[in-house]
Amino acid sequence: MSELQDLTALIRANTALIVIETRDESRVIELFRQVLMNVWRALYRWSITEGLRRVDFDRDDEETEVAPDISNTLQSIRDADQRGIYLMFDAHPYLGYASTQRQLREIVQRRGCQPHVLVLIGHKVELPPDLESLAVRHRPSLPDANALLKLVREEAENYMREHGGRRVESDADVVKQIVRNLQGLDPVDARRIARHLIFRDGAIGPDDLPELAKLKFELLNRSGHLHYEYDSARMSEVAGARRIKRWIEQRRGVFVSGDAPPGLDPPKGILLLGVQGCGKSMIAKAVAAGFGVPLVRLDFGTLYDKFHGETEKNLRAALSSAEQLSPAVLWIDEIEKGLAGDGGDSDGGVSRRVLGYLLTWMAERKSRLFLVATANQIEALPPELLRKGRFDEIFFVDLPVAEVREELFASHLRKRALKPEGFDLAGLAQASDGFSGAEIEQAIVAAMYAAHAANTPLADFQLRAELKQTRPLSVLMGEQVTALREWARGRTVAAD
Ligand SMILES: Nc1ncnc2c1ncn2[C@@H]1O[C@H](COP(=O)(O)OP(=O)(O)OP(=O)(O)O)[C@@H](O)[C@H]1O
Repeated sequence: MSELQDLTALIRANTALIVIETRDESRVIELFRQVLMNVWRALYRWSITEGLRRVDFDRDDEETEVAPDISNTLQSIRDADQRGIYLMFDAHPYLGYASTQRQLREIVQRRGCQPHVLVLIGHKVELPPDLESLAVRHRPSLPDANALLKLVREEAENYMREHGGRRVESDADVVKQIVRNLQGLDPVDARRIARHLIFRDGAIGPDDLPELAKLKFELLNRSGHLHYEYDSARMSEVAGARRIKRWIEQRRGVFVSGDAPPGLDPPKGILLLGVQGCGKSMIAKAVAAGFGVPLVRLDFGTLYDKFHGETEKNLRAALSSAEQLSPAVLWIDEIEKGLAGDGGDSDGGVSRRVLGYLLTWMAERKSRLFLVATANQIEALPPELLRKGRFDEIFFVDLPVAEVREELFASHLRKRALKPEGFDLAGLAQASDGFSGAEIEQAIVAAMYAAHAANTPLADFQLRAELKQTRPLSVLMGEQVTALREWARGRTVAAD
């Protein structure tokens, strides 16, 4: 059913209270004017600044005699004989008083005669519970690709008009991607973003895509539980992890295009399990960069709320914001922290309900959101999460082998403008057995400081001295690391 048919059906069914969450006020008025072609009613709009005005299509904003305050307005609506549709813009903040609620309820439940229709419109309309139960929420339809393209073109024309006829340089592929990324936004927000992208430099080019991702994130992360990861990494910078790299590369085309070949499902997500400091976070960043989409991180820890039901509500809000950002990569860091492994009721069942919601969401979601979950501790991970089919694959990111440690030395030296050829990489790799990538990086940094303090160029012996002084985590927490590796064998796929 079209939106117009939907609204017409609601009015014909004598629905007396409708809620519409939108910022596009002029579109709502236009829609209701069209509804009047099917069902005749007087149409009014009200706002605290302008009061009540009649706005039927044959009249142009005719002022009424009623004082603009909500109580007078509701009184006059209640007493009006002629059936009307009343579009009430931003009225909900005034509905906190018991007397106003009563007035509104009397209009909605008007006995003995045909009811008026009250339509509460605002960006976010929250109603007291008894009014909510009387209301029908209508979701305005969002602009489709054609409407969005039209809107981008209009803003390009506006730019031209306001800049003495200067044309907007545009890259057709980028325009397509912009249109795809604006989907899911209401027309007011979509236009505001398109206008910003065009007006900031008079062009539509590849540098608009990260800006668009950032603006969309700021707009949609209303729950505040998601973090936009500005930091990026390239797969080529990750030492080792060859299987993950191949796995991602093979699925990149399908994810980017959104079209899975017959018989295949689009890639949905991976779990990276492994020893701390071996590059799991880096891989999450590199997956997003490789797919060419933004990376948003969800910290499970911040979702927890002591009030009943609030944690699940927070998770639902965060996942729904993340879906609206799609195509994107959603990184759930330290997923084990939000999910108790025993599945018991020690926390009032919160983690069990969170797990249940997360599993259902993972199974049912249709959006182009690729999930990368990372975890360090398996004891805390509930077995249901690890069952086949939950993630496309579970990778184990182990401590780097000698060959990968050489790669790590080379790439981190290069990153600091040092030439790897000047170092005994094989010897350093041997001396760093049991070190994680993060620990190798730290050893390089510490050795560089030692060299700087001694006023000498960095040399092998300084690196070796740092390695010797460091007790890596694999030694400090030897038992846990061994247990993790044993557990991973046979249950996960080695990342390298
Ligand atoms: N495989 C790797 N290749 C290149 N650099 C690495 C690698 N592993 C670790 N590093 C370096 O160590 C830093 C920390 O690693 P990262 O945060 O990705 O590890 P992690 O496995 O996510 O650790 P944690 O579980 O503690 O969050 C990285 O930013 C990177 O500089």
